[in-house]
Amino acid sequence: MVHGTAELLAAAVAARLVTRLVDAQAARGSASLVLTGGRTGIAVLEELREAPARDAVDWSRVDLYWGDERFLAAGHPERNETQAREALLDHVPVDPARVHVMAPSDGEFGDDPDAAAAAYAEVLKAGAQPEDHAPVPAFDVCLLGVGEEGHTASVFPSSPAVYETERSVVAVRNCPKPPPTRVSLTLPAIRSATEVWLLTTGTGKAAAVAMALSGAGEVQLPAAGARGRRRTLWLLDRAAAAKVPGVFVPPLA
Ligand SMILES: O=C1O[C@H](COP(=O)(O)O)[C@@H](O)[C@H](O)[C@H]1O
Repeated sequence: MVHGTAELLAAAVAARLVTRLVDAQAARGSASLVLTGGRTGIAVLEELREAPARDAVDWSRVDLYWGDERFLAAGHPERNETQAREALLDHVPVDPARVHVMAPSDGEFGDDPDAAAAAYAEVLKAGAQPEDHAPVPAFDVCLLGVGEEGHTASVFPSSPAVYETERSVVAVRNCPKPPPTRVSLTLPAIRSATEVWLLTTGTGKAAAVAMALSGAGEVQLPAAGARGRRRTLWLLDRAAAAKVPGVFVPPLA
């Protein structure tokens, strides 16, 4: 789906998210959502905060997870958690027990991202239902950003994380994008989601989007390996869609 500008995209994704969460709650009583960091992901949360329709969601019955986290001290402004709280979570009545954060670098696991990753894998396992048939919940929606070089969550091209097939969460070191140490869901964990929504804006991402939609492999372009069990949605602004072959691009929304 292509929207004219990054602002329109953020507003449209916020509206789409309200509908999806309300539908999930109507069907099952609760909903699960994976949050992403990055400019577009946080802009969507800011739009949600301002949208009157946000109150259609019972936020106390939403399980919130993160696709990745910058491994920094609690409250650090660069943590995806800090940004998500400021953008939305501090403004809606979430149940703190259902806000499943990845541990900070000054938390109970100390400065050990492997321990933080292993602990988060246990959190995911505890949230999975028998019908999910996986040690990871079948998240209703997994929001993801995409980097200019094709990373998604904190799975970077040709990095050890992109080859991971067993673990659901890994520590990531020496990231090309700062900060260098992170904790991330792996591609198999992302593929447990019912729906994966890739949020991408700006000309800098156009080549990565075009490659992902033209059959690039996930080692070279991890975002190409981010797929939902039922649906994979690329939600783009016009600039990010600029190099996508015309056959994939419907008229502007
Ligand atoms: O560092 C990160 O970057 C990506 C993409 O961010 P963007 O600002 O280029 O949209 C994001 O998906 C990831 O969650 C975050 O940790």
